[in-house]
Amino acid sequence: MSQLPPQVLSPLDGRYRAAVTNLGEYLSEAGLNRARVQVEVEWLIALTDRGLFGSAALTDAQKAALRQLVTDFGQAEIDELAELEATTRHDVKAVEYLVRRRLGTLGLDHIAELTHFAATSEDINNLSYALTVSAAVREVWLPKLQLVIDKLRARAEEFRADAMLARTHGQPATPTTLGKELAVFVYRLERIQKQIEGNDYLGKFSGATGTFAAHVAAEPSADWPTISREFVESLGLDWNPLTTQIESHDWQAELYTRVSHANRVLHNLATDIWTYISMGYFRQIPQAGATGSSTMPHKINPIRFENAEANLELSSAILDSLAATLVTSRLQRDLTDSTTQRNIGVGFGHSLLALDNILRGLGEIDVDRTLLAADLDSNWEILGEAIQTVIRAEVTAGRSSIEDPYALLKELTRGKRIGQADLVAFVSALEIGDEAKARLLTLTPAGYVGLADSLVDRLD
Ligand SMILES: O=C(O)C[C@H](Nc1ncnc2c1ncn2[C@@H]1O[C@H](COP(=O)(O)O)[C@@H](O)[C@H]1O)C(=O)O
Repeated sequence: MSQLPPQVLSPLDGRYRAAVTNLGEYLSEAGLNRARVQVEVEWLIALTDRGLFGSAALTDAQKAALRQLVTDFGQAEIDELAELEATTRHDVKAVEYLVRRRLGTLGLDHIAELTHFAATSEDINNLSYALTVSAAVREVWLPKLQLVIDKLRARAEEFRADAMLARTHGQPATPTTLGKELAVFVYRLERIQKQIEGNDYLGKFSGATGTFAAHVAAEPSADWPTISREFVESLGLDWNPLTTQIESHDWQAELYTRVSHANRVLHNLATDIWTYISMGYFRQIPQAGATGSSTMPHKINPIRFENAEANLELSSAILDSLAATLVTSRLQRDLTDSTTQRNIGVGFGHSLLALDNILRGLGEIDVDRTLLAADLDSNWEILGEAIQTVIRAEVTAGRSSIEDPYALLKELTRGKRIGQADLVAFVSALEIGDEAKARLLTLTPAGYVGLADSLVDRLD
């Protein structure tokens, strides 16, 4: 058998790389290790700034040089960490050794023993994940969601007055407008977007079992909880004061549940648009040079929405699993979260890819107004609801004595095809007030959309 050259296993790192590359900046292993270096360096600065253990505060130049380790983190550090970890078999210890080596280069050997001081690996890891996940959400995933919402809102405005037969249960029903149906998704997505924007990013920094035991042993007089809080908050995170060895990951469960919820709303959008395309309400705009079917030359397939549908399912499967499993850790810690959290980027990556496809797909469709109008015009029986409701109002107002208007319209329309002429004749013969009758006689399926158009303004 021939040997293939080494290939990545995940399509996110293969054919979809371009769509998700910005996430890799934060949610890759390199992104995690860069954040670990950042936390180790900032802890060194926090300890020396406080003059703990007789240390002198670092000069601005020394601090800048230390922080440069984070901004310069690149292939050399990635390779060196791999080499160090091959010996330590401990990823966080490898980061500590890397920082210690750099302290030597910078002439800061005298504070080497303050590297990773009183810290357990999770102190470094939990802050690193909070930093990288919050950056990925704020810098990459939310901006892409915003682009989708903006595009969807623009299309909702564009189609706000385009009457469309609704299909509750897949059956002809009271019409709506295409724009109002898209606006519903904008409204739903914006609610979840706000929840995600407001998500907490908690961090703990309290040692091997969350008790500050090593800290107190080394310096009983220091106010370690306050130092810990100030340190966590200096990184832009929320302090978690009470944990086991690990940050409890509840903020992660909340975040992944919300993103998974957004995925499901987007999935609903993708399958609805797919259905509108299949009914001909949306035409797909041919893309120059693109092929639909390899054998049926006439076809344009809705591949953007199909790709999105599948990737949203994959994303939710991963994020749901993360949310479900990360919240438990036996006793004071088990290490299951370590390998699990390495898949956060995979969960977000499939969602980001789906957002990218939905965004493109929304730009490649146009409404077919002729078909929308023809569909409405061949379903006059849907006006049965309007007629029976008007009669009931007339009866209540004392202008009609028709008995059981609902039954009357049911008899006329249920399971039947009724045309305009039938309805006009029926309404003309009704014993109701003149104004109500005139109103009903001008009603058409396309005009029976209530306030659908103006409801789009509710988005503002
Ligand atoms: O500060 C500590 O390390 C305390 C220690 N708990 C640990 N906390 C965090 N990381 C640890 C821990 N133990 C191992 N490792 C290292 O985690 C890595 C796990 O690798 P993988 O399963 O691939 O994600 C892999 O690199 C492991 O070496 C404890 O004994 O409580």
